[in-house]
Amino acid sequence: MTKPLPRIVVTAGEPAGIGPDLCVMLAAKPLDAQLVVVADTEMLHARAQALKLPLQTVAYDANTRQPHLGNGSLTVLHQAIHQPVIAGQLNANNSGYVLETLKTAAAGCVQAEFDAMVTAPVHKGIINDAGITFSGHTEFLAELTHTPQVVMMLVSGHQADSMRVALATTHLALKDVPDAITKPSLETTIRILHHDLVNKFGIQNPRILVAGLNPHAGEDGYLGREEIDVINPVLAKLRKEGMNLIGALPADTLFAKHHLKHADAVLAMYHDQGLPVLKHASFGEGVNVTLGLPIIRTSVDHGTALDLAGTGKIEIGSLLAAIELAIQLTHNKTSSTV
Ligand SMILES: NC(=O)c1ccc[n+]([C@@H]2O[C@H](COP(=O)([O-])OP(=O)(O)OC[C@H]3O[C@@H](n4cnc5c(N)ncnc54)[C@H](O)[C@@H]3O)[C@@H](O)[C@H]2O)c1
Ligand SMILES: N[C@H](C(=O)O)[C@H](O)COP(=O)(O)O
Repeated sequence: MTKPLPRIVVTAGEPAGIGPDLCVMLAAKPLDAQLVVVADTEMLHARAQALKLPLQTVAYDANTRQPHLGNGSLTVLHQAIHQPVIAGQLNANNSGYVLETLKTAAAGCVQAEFDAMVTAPVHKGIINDAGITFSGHTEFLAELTHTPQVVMMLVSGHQADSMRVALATTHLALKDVPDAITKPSLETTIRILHHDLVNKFGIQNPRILVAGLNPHAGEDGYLGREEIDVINPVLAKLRKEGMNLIGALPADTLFAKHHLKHADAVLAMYHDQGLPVLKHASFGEGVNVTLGLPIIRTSVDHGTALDLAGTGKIEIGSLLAAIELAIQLTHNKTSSTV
């Protein structure tokens, strides 16, 4: 049976960053999906001109569903930008536009007009400079979709030997991390991770390695008590339900090959405990996926790279991997096997 053609919406992200460049480059990449880019159309043309890349844009029409051929044409859902854009120069007056593109894409996913959303990078600082509290797409999309808790997971590029690293806390100052890891929050995180690995990624009985918070997982309480007081009791409770959870393991050796070989995912306790390892292994090819949302959302593993915007010296691998994972998750959702 032929698979239905997914319709994937791509947000172009911070206009002064490399998001528009990536979207222009996408025009030359064939994909097994219809792509709809949410951005200001003229801004995309200006970036294409700066990059000396060919670009034709076609206005999005919800009544047509055609594959993205990679012939230089891009389907665009126009979102008007507020101020002129200079590549590499942030402008807080365009932050409202950035968030509007996310709202448009998310609303379209909730209404099933789009099958999934893929996000190019935004700049958290400039959105806050505009007076809007914003810590990341992950938290923003949770709020938009009224989802009380979600989980950030990054996946290294290639499926066969894929490393998946999920986080118990996301964009949080390090000093606030210990208090944010409570028994209820950790239990919910593991339930979401386990549920989505089974139901969205098709992994039966996933084996999850859980990191401790402290050096050497607390060294029996001599280097911190979070493992004894919070993490291990939650793992013990969920193991009784049949979950295959290993830990709390010392984070320094958890990522050694012999451990990872038999793991479907790692749960790290905080952003920079888990992500440097994954980005060291696969930066530029990894994918960020938000688990627990009522919609499918993937993203690139890199930021706005303001230093490279408009230069043509960027890699598109992570965006392509994010779109491919979104397509796969869309098929998994409609397939009876996952
Ligand atoms: N998905 C997202 O929206 C996302 C992800 C990560 C960081 N960010 C945000 O991006 C901003 C800048 O973050 P940063 O400087 O820490 O990280 P960054 O990923 O933008 O840059 C890190 C380094 O990698 C290079 N780089 C990044 N993407 C590249 C690409 N596609 N091709 C070639 N080189 C590339 C940059 O030039 C820089 O040297 C911050 O505001 C951060 O919060 C957003
Ligand atoms: N934590 C992400 C990373 O390091 O790649 C990045 O900040 C993006 O997060 P959101 O998807 O929540 O914007």
